[in-house]
Amino acid sequence: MASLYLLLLGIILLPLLLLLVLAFLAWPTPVKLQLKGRHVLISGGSSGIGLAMARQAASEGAHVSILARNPAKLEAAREAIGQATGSDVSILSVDVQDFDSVSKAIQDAGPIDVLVANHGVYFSQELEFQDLQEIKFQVEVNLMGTFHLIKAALPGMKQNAKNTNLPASIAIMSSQSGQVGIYGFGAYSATKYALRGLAEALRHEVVLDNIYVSLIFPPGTETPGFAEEIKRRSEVTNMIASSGCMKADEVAEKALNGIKCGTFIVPCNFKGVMLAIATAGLYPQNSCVGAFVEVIGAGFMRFVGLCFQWKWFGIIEKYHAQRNGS
Ligand SMILES: NC(=O)C1=CN([C@@H]2O[C@H](COP(=O)(O)OP(=O)(O)OC[C@H]3O[C@@H](n4cnc5c(N)ncnc54)[C@H](OP(=O)(O)O)[C@@H]3O)[C@@H](O)[C@H]2O)C=CC1
Ligand SMILES: CCCCCCCCCCCCCCCC(=O)[C@@H](N)CO
Repeated sequence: MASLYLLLLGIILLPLLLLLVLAFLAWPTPVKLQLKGRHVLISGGSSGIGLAMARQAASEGAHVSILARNPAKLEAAREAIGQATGSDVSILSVDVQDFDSVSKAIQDAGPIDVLVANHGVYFSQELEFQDLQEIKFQVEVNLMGTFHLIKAALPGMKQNAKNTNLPASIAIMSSQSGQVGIYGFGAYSATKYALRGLAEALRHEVVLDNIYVSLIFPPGTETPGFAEEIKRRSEVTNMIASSGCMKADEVAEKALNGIKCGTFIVPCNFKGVMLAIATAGLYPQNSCVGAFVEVIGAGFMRFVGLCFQWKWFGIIEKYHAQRNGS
């Protein structure tokens, strides 16, 4: 009987103790960052996820600037957001590959509270067949473009956070392709994995400036860019990556919620939560409950991850056999 009590005590006490330790380790604690009246600048804000974020931020009373290349698409987005929210967004027609233009546009846009580096390009193809040009283009836009934006905005954001004494945020749009590499996404995945390293290091560098960093990991999402990308997908890529598509508005809502809480890792659906646990590594974590789930779930999610890999290798094998058979 006594040992039963001891066992029960252990089952209840040990997790509580762990939670207590994690409450101490999870730092800095979640923040409340309100968008109302703040300046939110979103790259790639003229289409898809960026456009949905721009619309939602505007409807929460933020002053929104959207940055992208095509002026006609920017103008159309401005019109659409104006009609939906009554808010007048500023538009910046810039290619993120060109640092000088990015820098100038950011200067002109004025102090930024929330920077969302969301722009991105993606083309799936086996590495063996993908043009070097297309590989470089994805690196230049997704990775270098993000460096350009952050480099251009950071000094002003630091100063602004100091002046306003309000929390600020830099959000970076990764992808589930930045958590697991799959068939056909070699180049794209590399750019999205790279953003993780950047975000983790940046988190250290701005933590004392009251600037939060969020890294967002959407699954396949219904957007104009996605509609183009799937046309070119190989069958294998399609079978592995077709894990439930989200709507741009749903992803935007998850992303903005993450930003408003200062969450570092922002998954967008259930598989995303599993991926976040499986790949938690040394991510900073500001929620003790989140940390608890990661510590407890790590081993099990490793197992689930291996099950997925087993399934994926099976798909590749089957496809290979079919191709060689026909
Ligand atoms: N849709 C999906 O399935 C997923 C998307 N993501 C990521 O989310 C982000 C947005 O994707 P999504 O909404 O689908 O994309 P879209 O293709 O619908 O929109 C991309 C946006 O980025 C802008 N953009 C592209 N290249 C540049 C450039 N060189 N300089 C400035 N702006 C640029 C585009 O405008 P313009 O062409 O006028 O420059 C457009 O506003 C990307 O980073 C993507 O990798 C992540 C996971 C899944
Ligand atoms: C441990 C549990 C594991 C759970 C497995 C989850 C399955 C992951 C599938 C990855 C799909 C990646 C889609 C990205 C699409 C994208 O980024 C677009 N831009 C391109 O289409």
